[in-house]
Amino acid sequence: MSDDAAGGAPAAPEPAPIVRAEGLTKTHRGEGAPVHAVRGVDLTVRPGEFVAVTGPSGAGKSTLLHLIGGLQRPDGGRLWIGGQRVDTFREARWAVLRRRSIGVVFQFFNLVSNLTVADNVELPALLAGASPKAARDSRAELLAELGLEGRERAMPGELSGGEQQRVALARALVNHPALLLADEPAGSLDSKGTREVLRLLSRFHQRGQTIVMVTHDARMASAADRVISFFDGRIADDAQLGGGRREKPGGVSRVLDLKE
Ligand SMILES: Nc1ncnc2c1ncn2[C@@H]1O[C@H](COP(=O)(O)OP(=O)(O)OP(=O)(O)O)[C@@H](O)[C@H]1O
Repeated sequence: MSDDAAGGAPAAPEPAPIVRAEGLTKTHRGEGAPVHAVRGVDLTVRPGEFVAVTGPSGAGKSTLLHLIGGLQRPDGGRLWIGGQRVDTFREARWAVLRRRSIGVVFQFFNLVSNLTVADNVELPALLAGASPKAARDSRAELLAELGLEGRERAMPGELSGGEQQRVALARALVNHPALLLADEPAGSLDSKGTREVLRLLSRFHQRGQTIVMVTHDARMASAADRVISFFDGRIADDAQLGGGRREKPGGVSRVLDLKE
């Protein structure tokens, strides 16, 4: 009997997962023997989750993250972002999707070295169609939030590693992406920088940001609410770290609103 027939309120529909992968496969084919980096991965990430992907070097963690962000193409399997099938997308459609809905931070920040901090953060907003004023306002808000007020006119090379990673975070978050992907975001930082990145990721997560983070660092992983152990291209373990799933309306509606 349904809830309705029983007289109770109908169950709320499950929000679409932010990420859903089925049988995702990627083999790198270079000079030598092919490397089966991702071997048939099934994965669902729900709105508001903070998922850490850990595992030994070469396990395929970064490749998996790159597939989810459309930075590499799978050879097989299917992938949905916010309910939309994306593994068939060509680069131009991926670029639009990433701009609007997926923020990415890398170990080595990847800031544009000849643009100021302010321009690095505003650029993705402008590319996504924000007005110059809206881009400036979002940039100012984020830089203040990330403790970078007063550094707007600095060039990336004048900043510490920790500061550069905070600018990279601001750039990744400026379009309020439904999904934040982070590949070893503290991998090149000292312990102070690591703590800072961890604190900021946790804060954004508390506000509903969905995050998938690749990390070697057990302390980083322990900030997540779900830890996936990746081994030899497959998910070896998938553990919830208590606290359950968190859902915040912003993340859900944003991802369901994906339009091109
Ligand atoms: N572009 C590429 N061409 C060829 N082989 C690749 C390429 N990218 C990754 N690989 C290989 O695929 C395997 C998985 O690499 P990947 O970087 O995804 O692993 P990882 O778990 O993230 O490792 P690490 O923690 O060391 O970064 C490794 O054997 C790696 O050498």
